[in-house]
Amino acid sequence: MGIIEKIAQIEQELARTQKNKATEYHIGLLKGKLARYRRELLEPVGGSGGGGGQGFEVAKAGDARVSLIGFPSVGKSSFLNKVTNTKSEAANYEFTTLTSVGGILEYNGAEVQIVDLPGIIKSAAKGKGRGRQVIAVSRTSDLIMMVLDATKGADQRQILENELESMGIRLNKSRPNISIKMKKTGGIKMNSISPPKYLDEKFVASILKDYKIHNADVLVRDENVTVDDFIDVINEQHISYIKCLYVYNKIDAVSLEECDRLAREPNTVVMSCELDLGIADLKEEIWRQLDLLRLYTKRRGIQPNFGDPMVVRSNSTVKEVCDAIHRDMKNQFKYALIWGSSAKHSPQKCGLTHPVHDEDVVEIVTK
Ligand SMILES: Nc1nc2c(ncn2[C@@H]2O[C@H](COP(=O)(O)OP(=O)(O)OP(=O)(O)O)[C@@H](O)[C@H]2O)c(=O)[nH]1
Ligand SMILES: [K+]
Ligand SMILES: [Mg+2]
Repeated sequence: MGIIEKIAQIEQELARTQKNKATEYHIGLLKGKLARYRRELLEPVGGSGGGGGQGFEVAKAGDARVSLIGFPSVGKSSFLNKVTNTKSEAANYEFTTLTSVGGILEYNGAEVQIVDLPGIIKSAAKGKGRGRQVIAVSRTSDLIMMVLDATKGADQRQILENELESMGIRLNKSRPNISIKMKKTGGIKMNSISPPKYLDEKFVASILKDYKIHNADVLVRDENVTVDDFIDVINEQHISYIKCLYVYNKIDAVSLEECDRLAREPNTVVMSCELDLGIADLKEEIWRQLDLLRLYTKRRGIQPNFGDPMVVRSNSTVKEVCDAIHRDMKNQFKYALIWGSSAKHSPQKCGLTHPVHDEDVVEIVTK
């Protein structure tokens, strides 16, 4: 039996097993197996592959990457054409786009790479269409923009989420607070700050056994972690936690009430590429979700150029600022002078570990 059949078999068994206290254990083991087979499916056979595939992936560019994921003909290419100078063919037939196309959206002095991708269809994760390559590109992005069609059914969002989910992408979720430390002897030990509600040591041990792990210390720091969370942590290298923004396009073709209803879904914005509606708000939301920081670097005695910020990721420190200026900057670094909301007084003299804030002014003093 091939892996796809094995996966189908487990999925069927999961579907017909009633969820209750008595079957909980069995379901957990099935889920563990399912994750293991899916991982095998995604692992490249014979060395090459695993990534976007030959000639498929576009090179990374700009300060952050947003990928456009959606069914065919929802308006992904139309959006790329609207917000960047790159042209990607848009037409009223499905699978117009056959490869990935990158463009740059300039916003608040930052360059955001927007990656247009072929449409994906149900069962993409199992190898239908270009699905697996598309999902592999989305894995490399800072934000997934899920493009949905306002005129289509309510299940489109769920189907796409399931496809991404089964390829190991977790949307708007952070890594579960569990650590697994492999050991040579001693069996499986589980420790926790307060006892987890959905896991116990016996359960954890039998799932690990299926992965041929017989000795490990498991530390659970969050009582709400689930069996699925635990399985994700075992398969850590294959799981990516990525932000997702849901965008309904073609609102020109639905009623005002429907448009209003869609806009109220969580983490959602609505737009019409055709009538140019909602595009400015969407750009602002993308900016907000990317959570980038603009810094103005200056030299001693000279005003910074406020028109040309340096862009770094959120949670950056002076160290990341140095790295962004020059590879060798850290070695010449004496201290930094900072004006702005991260500074206690202006300017504040700071070391490499000082966290910077959006719109800080930074002067690096070298040895
Ligand atoms: N009514 C309406 N039609 C739109 C809108 N945006 C795009 N379209 C139309 O939808 C069709 C598909 O647009 P594309 O941009 O090619 O869609 P896509 O998602 O890139 O499609 P694939 O590359 O085939 O997956 C085209 O005929 C567009 O003119 C919109 O806001 N409203
Ligand atoms: K199309
Ligand atoms: Mg397209």
